[in-house]
Amino acid sequence: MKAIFLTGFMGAGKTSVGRQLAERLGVSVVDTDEMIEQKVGKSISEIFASEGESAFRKYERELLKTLPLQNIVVTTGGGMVIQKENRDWMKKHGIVIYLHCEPEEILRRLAGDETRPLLKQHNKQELIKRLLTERMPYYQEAHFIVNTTHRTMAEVVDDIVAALKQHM
Ligand SMILES: Nc1ncnc2c1ncn2[C@@H]1O[C@H](COP(=O)(O)OP(=O)(O)O)[C@@H](O)[C@H]1O
Ligand SMILES: O=C(O)C1=C[C@@H](OP(=O)(O)O)[C@@H](O)[C@H](O)C1
Ligand SMILES: [Mg+2]
Repeated sequence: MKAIFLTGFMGAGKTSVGRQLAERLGVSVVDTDEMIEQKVGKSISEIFASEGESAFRKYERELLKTLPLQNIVVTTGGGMVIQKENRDWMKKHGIVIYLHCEPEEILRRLAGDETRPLLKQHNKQELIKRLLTERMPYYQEAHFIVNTTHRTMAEVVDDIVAALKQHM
């Protein structure tokens, strides 16, 4: 099976759903943020604070090319799609699934979250809407889209498995 790349905004559930999906499919799973944290030896927030966002984007771009391309679920960071090079790589080498979530629900899911440096600002709701709108064309380049709004993680996994069956 080709690599499955889960994309989508912060809070869409990529990391958590990806783990369950991989278990269901009997393949391995990697999270690009976790791999970058391990490689650099700092948390995502620390990387943003000490090296800046562009350094983080470089780590993402470089890491993506080193990942296995068979029998794996790759859960990406929400900004992996910003770089065209990354979108093209994922589309060429794998199956790209965009996990969509409405901004209101993203806000609820991430209300107490302190781990996402891009959302450490006052008007979180406005920021989520603006960033999501800005990135939407990139997310929509996916092979298919699964809506996670008002869906449990188990339902999202079911929907992905169903979509994969149709795709193959
Ligand atoms: N379908 C869902 N329904 C409710 N909560 C969810 C769902 N998917 C994820 N979450 C919760 O939202 C938060 C963000 O999930 P996470 O997997 O880290 O998202 P991402 O990797 O896309 O940023 C976590 O607290 C997770 O438990
Ligand atoms: O959307 C983004 O630009 C980011 C999303 C985060 O990953 P999650 O989508 O898993 O939260 C993480 O990569 C970093 O904080 C930047
Ligand atoms: Mg994640």
